[in-house]
Amino acid sequence: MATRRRKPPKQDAIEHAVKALDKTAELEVQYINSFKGRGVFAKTPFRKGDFVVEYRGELINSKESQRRRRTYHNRCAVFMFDFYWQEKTWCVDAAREDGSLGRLVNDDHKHPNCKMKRVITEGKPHLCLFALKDINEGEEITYDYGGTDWPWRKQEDKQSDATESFETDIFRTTEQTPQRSSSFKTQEDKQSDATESFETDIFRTTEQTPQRSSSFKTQEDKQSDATESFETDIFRTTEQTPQRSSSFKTQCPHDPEPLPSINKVGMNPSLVDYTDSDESQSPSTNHDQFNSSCQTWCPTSEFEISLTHQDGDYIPRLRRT
Ligand SMILES: C[S@@+](CC[C@H](N)C(=O)[O-])C[C@H]1O[C@@H](n2cnc3c(N)ncnc32)[C@H](O)[C@@H]1O
Repeated sequence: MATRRRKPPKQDAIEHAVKALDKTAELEVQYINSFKGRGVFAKTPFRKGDFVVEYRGELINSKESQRRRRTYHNRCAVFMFDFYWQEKTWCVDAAREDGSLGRLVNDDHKHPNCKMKRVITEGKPHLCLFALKDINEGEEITYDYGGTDWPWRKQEDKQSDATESFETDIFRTTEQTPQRSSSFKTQEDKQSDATESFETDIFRTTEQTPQRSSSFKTQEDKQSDATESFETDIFRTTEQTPQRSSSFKTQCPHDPEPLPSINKVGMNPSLVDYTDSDESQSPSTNHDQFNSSCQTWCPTSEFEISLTHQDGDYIPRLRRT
């Protein structure tokens, strides 16, 4: 029986991103518990390297991101994902309950099964999750948010400490050496498809977890495809932005159906500062497609992006329509 050829993950990501589509036949939202809230689960298996889901939301610039952070309640601010692209800070604000799945993917910094990458198409960056390993049906989709001090991690660490000391006691009484599960070991599998080489990035970025300094530089990937660069790992960090008193943080872009639990985590993910060496060398994109009145990206409304070729790089240019 002939096997169906798998669509290249990057192409798959782009196709879903441009149509703002989720893989609803392959993913579903489930309520986990009052601590974690909801999560996204695989309804069908994914293969290592597959595009899984986009972290979709409103692409805004840093000025607007900062403004929103000052006004959002923490439970909304946690959905803001800041990242660097072309020497600027951008943010995907996914606070709005729009039914998209990427915004509901939970953090796992110990053994995530996905990782975040930037995918650029039509001159616009998209944050997409790709499978780090084969994912079984029923498994929760997770990725490493980056950083070190997300509040729930402390809680998890306390729990695992308790479990480990309990396990140690058991081992002592049975005279066995405590073994860590192999799932604690980092993955070193080779990626078969050279165009989707993830592995070096995994180690580089997980070893160099973005720290609090905003000058932290991690990413130096080649931009192989001029129109659709397939970018490297993107992490959120837990750098805290100055907190206003909670009385200021009343605004949300929605007040959706109530969350199963209100997350009182009180943190703001902040930006990951990284420099993509190729990007920094190439002429910077004209970001005029930004609507300066609302500081949001609106390439399809008033502007159309065309590509010109210059010095071996395609540079998005904007043309009013
Ligand atoms: C981007 S949202 C993910 C979706 C969220 N679980 C929900 O139901 O809306 C991030 C929030 O999910 C929760 N979360 C994410 N990863 C978690 C984890 N590993 N353990 C506990 N809570 C987690 C935290 O409350 C965090 O503020």
